[in-house]
Amino acid sequence: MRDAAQRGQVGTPGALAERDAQVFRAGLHLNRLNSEYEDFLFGRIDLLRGKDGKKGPDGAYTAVEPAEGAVRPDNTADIAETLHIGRIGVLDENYAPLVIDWRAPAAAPFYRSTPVDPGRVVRRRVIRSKGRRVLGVEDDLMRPELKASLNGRELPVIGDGALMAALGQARTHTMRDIVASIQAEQDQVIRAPAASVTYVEGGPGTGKTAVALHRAAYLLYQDRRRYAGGILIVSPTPLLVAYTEGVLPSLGEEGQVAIRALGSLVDGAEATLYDSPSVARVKGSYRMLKVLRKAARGALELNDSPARLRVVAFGRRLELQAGELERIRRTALGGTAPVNLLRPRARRLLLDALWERSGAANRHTDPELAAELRSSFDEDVTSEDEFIAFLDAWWPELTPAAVLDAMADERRLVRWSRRILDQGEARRVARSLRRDGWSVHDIALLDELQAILGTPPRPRKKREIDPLDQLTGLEELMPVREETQRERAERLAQERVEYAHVIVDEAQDLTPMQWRMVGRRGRHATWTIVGDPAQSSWSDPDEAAHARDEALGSRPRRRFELTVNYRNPAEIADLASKVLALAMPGSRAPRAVRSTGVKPRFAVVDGDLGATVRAEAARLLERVDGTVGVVVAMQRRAEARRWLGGLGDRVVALGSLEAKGLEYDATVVVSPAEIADESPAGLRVLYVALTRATQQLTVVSDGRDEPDAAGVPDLLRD
Ligand SMILES: Nc1ncnc2c1ncn2[C@@H]1O[C@H](COP(=O)(O)OP(=O)(O)OP(=O)(O)O)[C@@H](O)[C@H]1O
Repeated sequence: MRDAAQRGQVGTPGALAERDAQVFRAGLHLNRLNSEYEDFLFGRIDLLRGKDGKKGPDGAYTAVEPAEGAVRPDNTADIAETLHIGRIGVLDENYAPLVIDWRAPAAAPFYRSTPVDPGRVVRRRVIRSKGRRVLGVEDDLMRPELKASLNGRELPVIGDGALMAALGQARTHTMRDIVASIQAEQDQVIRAPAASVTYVEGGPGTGKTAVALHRAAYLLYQDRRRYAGGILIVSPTPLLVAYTEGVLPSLGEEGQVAIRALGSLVDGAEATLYDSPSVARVKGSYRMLKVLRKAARGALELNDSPARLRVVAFGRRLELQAGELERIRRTALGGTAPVNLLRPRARRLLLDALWERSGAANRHTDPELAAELRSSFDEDVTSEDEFIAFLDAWWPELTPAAVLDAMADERRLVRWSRRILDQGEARRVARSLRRDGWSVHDIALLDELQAILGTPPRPRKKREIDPLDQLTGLEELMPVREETQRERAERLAQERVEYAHVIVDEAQDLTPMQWRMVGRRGRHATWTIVGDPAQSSWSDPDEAAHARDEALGSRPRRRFELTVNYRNPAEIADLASKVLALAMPGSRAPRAVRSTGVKPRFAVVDGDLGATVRAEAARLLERVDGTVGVVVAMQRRAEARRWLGGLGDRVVALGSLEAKGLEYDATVVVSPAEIADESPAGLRVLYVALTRATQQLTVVSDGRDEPDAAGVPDLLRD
């Protein structure tokens, strides 16, 4: 490569450019190979001879099914092909595949093959390594009945299977990729075509988040030109963003995908607060759309909007009174155009009214002369300082933040929301807007207001001319170049708001207003939506589904269901299913793949709630190697953090809504009844809380949980 880069002459200028491009590409590839990937090579499949001898672009045979006679009548067979699967593809000096990229078609049998439908795969091997050291090997036999040999020797089998090994590992505060053990039903979602909408439902722990992240990596592999920098993953909380952020870099896709929490989707505004369930219910609902439209128009009258306009034109004093101004404002606001873009229209209407008032309209019958007179009248008025100052005060350029601030006034909001919200609702919303900072639900309102208000075009700034440029004559060229660069910057900024593919995680939680916000970012996008209605914390799932359908438009949908719970052992999944039956009668819980033999523990508060929770958390810290999560009702978050002080950073306290999507080796769920009573969706939120543990669960109850003699709270009894 160095030799190629240093060669000064390679024939034509075209060849030189091509050489540069190739050296650049090779450099990128080398960089990726040199970066330390944990588990760079993680898989191997040993395959039977295929039906035909065709090879794909990655150099592997393409046949999915074995050739006739590949398995002999006495159930013996020879391994005809061995493929190694890794994070990125590597070819040998003859362009034969040394390592196949996990996303390449030839790698699909590694994920798709199952004992029920093995295809050509005999043995699937997962290799765990660190740097150059192999730490362990786990084999799965796809055809356990077969005696297969490789180069005349029997194929050895090691370990209990990769999936079980991966699931049993202790958890840290960041998610790991699952590239070595993706299961067949998950692989179907990851490799589904990008077009239109891919819709995935599955219960807790079925790998929806993991699948969504791997799908982003797969789409980048399929069409890098289209998707690099153009994929948005929307996550419900900053905690889940932080938890999942490392997965794509571990797959070699650093910085290509934007993962944003719902509270950080609007540039320049970051949610730091939560609303009470009753306020969240109002702010998230469609009803807010009407309220915001009214508020955006009403906010024009704030800031001591002037009550009359006085100007001097053609030597005469002209005046418009409050009533007239009000009529003009109403006419200007007619229709649904963005409020900030209506200012020129309002200005014209003001000038019309002043012109009328001046009586000059009847001075000329000749239309040309009349038009000339009118234009000099307009010029006269609009150059007057009074007129300019009046317009700025009477039709100010509004920002979304200013309108939300205006809504913080209770009397005003009651007026703007008449017949839409009841007075109690309006008061509570106004009060919540007086706090210092934005809530998650405010962010969607800010985004909606931006659409309602619009951004007026900015006048172009003149570039200062450098005297040196004038001397060299460069000034002739510079403005042109600068202009196109600026336009390009604006276009890029615009494109960044709209994405080519939008992935929505925990989609069941988006409120109607949040769907509108996310929809604006993917108007021309293809979509992947993953969620579980049984975990929805939104009180009106039908309203949210309607908003989702509106955001997606008429795009056709491809539906998938994930049915296996990889997170919870059966003992925990069984307990959680009791709450599922109450929260969503008739819905099916996913099947847990493993069992630990450790039953959930029930502790009853004896006196001090905090002391009991702390003791239970400390007990679990001794029993698991990884993390412990303590889930409490939202209002107890601060208190719970104090309870756990000094126990170290393996343990965290979480509000029920913050637990979404996260997992811990062990969890303490504090007062199921309190969590269930918190909001109309409380039972579904409790279902989320109970399904976070990978090893052990302790439920702490107090009086309101009505525990029985064994400490089992009422909500968790049969
Ligand atoms: N094929 C797999 N191999 C190894 N681990 C897996 C596999 N699929 C899922 N997991 C693990 O199972 C756990 C649950 O996955 P994930 O968080 O993606 O589930 P989810 O469906 O999003 O859950 P929830 O709805 O509760 O948020 C994670 O630890 C994930 O790494």
